[in-house]
Amino acid sequence: MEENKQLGTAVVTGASSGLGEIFAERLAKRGYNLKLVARRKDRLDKLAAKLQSKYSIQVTNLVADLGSETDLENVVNNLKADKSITMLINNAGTSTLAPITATSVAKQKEMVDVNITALMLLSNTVLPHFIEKNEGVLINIASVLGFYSLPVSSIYSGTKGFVVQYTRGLQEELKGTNIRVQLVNPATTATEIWEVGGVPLSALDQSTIMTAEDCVDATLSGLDKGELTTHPSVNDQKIIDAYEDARNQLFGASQSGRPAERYLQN
Ligand SMILES: NC(=O)C1=CN([C@@H]2O[C@H](COP(=O)(O)OP(=O)(O)OC[C@H]3O[C@@H](n4cnc5c(N)ncnc54)[C@H](OP(=O)(O)O)[C@@H]3O)[C@@H](O)[C@H]2O)C=CC1
Ligand SMILES: N[C@@H](C=O)C(=O)O
Repeated sequence: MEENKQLGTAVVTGASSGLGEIFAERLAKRGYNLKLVARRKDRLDKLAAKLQSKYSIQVTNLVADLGSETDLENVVNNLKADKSITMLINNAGTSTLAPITATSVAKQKEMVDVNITALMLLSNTVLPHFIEKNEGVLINIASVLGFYSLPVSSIYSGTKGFVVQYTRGLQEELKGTNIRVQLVNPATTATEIWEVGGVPLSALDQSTIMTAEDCVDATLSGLDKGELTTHPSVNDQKIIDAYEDARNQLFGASQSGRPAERYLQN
């Protein structure tokens, strides 16, 4: 228990299945107390009971629909009052993979509410406390679809693009502090989100699918190495570096203050 007190409490959203469930297990193993958030109470209760007995940690469940303004406000207020929080993993997410004309307004809003609004408000809730203590860890789960769009992912990719840029902005804001902000861009991983999104995993090229365990372990390895951005399934570091360089170069080149020459002809 002494160790738990030191590590504090890790909040994991979307802990009732997939990556979130594995994050909860791995952090319990490391000795964190946990606060788990999701809608499915039965799953959270089962997981909490298992982790408490296996790792002698404390687990609190917050059953909440992060797409509901009232539930989100309750979670925000709960986290605001909890000074033991040392880590937040914004993992909860939802996806509908379909053209916009085949996506109901309710599903479009749900993606924005859960993937963007909840992630932003929960981050903004814990960060002042982290800043005050000059320590803490924030992990935001984006996606490869945060920097790439498919004909069926306009809205999902848009929400994950927000996560990418918002998280990069926080990294800039918190540069030079002891607060760690990690951006994670998983690719296809075997979880329930694919059924939820309307594309069964069986429809995909099986060689592209990672296990949830591998994805979480790679993410935590990236965290331990001090990475700002983790691409769990990208083997070639040179590709990641070239992408970052190109991004920085393009931004630099945009600051010329005049039209590019190709627009000045004739
Ligand atoms: N699997 C993949 O291929 C990839 C996944 N990701 C991202 O990883 C993250 C985890 O998803 P993954 O594990 O794959 O999928 P799962 O569907 O297994 O898990 C999603 C989790 O989010 C929770 N959640 C969804 N909607 C809400 C809501 N309205 N309120 C509260 N909790 C909610 C679910 O809990 P409950 O239903 O009980 O509320 C569940 O625990 C997501 O952000 C996803 O976008 C990124 C790239 C690839
Ligand atoms: N979660 C997946 C799509 O639904 C992804 O981000 O690739």
